[in-house]
Amino acid sequence: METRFVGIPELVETPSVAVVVDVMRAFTVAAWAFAQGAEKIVLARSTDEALALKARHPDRVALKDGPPAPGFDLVNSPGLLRRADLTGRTVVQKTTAGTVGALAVKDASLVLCAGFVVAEATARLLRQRAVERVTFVVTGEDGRADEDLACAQYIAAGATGAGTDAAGFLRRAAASRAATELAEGVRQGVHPDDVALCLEVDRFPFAMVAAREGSLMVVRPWAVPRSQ
Ligand SMILES: O=C(O)[C@H](CS(=O)(=O)O)OP(=O)(O)O
Ligand SMILES: [Mg+2]
Repeated sequence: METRFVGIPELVETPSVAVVVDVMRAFTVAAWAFAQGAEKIVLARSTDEALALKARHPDRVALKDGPPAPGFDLVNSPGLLRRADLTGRTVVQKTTAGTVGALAVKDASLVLCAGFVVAEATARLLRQRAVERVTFVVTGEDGRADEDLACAQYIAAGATGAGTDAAGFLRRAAASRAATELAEGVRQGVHPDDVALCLEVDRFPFAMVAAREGSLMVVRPWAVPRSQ
């Protein structure tokens, strides 16, 4: 399997298969939303679009990063979201990096959204599909966010069969700028457990597939059987 690691600004052409990585915190939050029963997540291009989607469908759960904001139901925090009952709900998510990265590869034939919490399921799906070439989109800091790069490299090692210990990758993520800023209260809409929750390897058994549904980009959980 050929792998490459790019930031969002480097996405000049549509890859065939993309794994969009946002450890802190968009896709850790997405995984928790599914664990809490959400049916699907609509990725919004802007806060205005998120609010418009919510206005059109008031039963949807609107979520954005940053501090709590009028019109939004939740913030982009796994610690704050993990006790919400989202059974059967549609979540609308808008964040700074993760959702932007997934929308940037919306025309790829396969788009997986990932973080450490779904690392092995994501790698397994790539193996099962016998994917030849994967573009890992390192969403944070224009491709330099080490929590996202470390996670992407860990998933790549799993996908290529060169299984490896997660410890070193997790150490890098724990020392990243995002982790430090979340821990020090520089970022807003944060629960004290957020960093630890973002560093839970394989907390969930599913991968997350994003695909176009009409004019929207929609993420759904994807069971990846172990036996195949
Ligand atoms: O919510 C997050 O962690 C970030 C936004 S910020 O860096 O905290 O301002 O968004 P994400 O797209 O999840 O990286
Ligand atoms: Mg991030």
